[in-house]
Amino acid sequence: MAGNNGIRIGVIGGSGLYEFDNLKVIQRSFPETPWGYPSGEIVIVQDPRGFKIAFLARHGKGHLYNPSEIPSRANIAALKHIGVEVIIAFSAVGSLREEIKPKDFVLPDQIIDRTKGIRHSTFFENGLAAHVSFADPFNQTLSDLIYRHKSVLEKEGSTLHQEKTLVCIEGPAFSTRAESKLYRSWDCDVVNMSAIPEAKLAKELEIAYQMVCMSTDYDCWKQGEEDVTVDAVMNVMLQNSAQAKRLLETILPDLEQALNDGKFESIKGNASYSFVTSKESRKAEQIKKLQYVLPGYF
Ligand SMILES: CSC[C@H]1O[C@H](OP(=O)(O)O)[C@H](O)[C@@H]1O
Ligand SMILES: Nc1ncnc2[nH]cnc12
Repeated sequence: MAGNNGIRIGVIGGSGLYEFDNLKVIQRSFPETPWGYPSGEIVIVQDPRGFKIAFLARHGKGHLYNPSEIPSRANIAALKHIGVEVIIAFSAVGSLREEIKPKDFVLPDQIIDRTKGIRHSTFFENGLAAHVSFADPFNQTLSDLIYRHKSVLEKEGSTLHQEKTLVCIEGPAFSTRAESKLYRSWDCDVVNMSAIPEAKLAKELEIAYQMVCMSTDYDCWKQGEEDVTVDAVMNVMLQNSAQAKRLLETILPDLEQALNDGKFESIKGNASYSFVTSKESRKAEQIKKLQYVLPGYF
């Protein structure tokens, strides 16, 4: 499977969202990329109108990987290689705001990176230096498109919040109470462990990327609430995953139309302006790897 298969939409499922069983499975693959194997199989599903979506479970089947161990470069590279232009990435998050209640959904527009530099977070290294803009880590067109369908969630009693700030911690332990309060003082609204490096890598490969966060707990800042536990997260996710699937099904026709109307074309070519290494200094081995994800650039 490589490019031009008509698979333009990728969906990444997070904790508690390991498959999209409401759509018909038409193909499965486990491709080796120049950055190794993805977290699990890439499952191609088809919606009732015949539109194909590539689904990947971030933590693998059976939740194999801790956030720091996720092979994010292979995940994003594999999706890009088969032609994906847009990624909707689901994530279970802790809420740092009273008004973001468990079971609410959030479309963040900013990230504060509190990971510890131990995750591979770039495709550009080893003889090819490049710096993409990360001022806006998420895609506004995609966020607005999803937000237009907020009534699907409201019908079930959940609110969809937009323009919020996500703090991504290293984990795997949850935050201390002092950290949780610090993030609130920094105006962060939600916390997870998986936005970085996924969002950065998608940006490097010119993929329109939006995280759809599902609030599962109040972390540990809120008096009178239980401190977050895996049990609490998974319990809420069990109830929320049907909502996530419904939201995805609802936005698909609009998303297909937006792709056909060229609404995501403006980000194409962005990476080419970010290279700093002169053409003659670029290492052949690195160029070969990058041709897998950015064909036609070198
Ligand atoms: C299972 S609790 C912590 C775990 O949940 C979130 O995962 P994901 O973003 O993949 O839904 C969070 O980022 C942590 O990895
Ligand atoms: N409180 C929390 N902190 C980090 N990641 C989370 N995922 C779900 N809840 C979380």
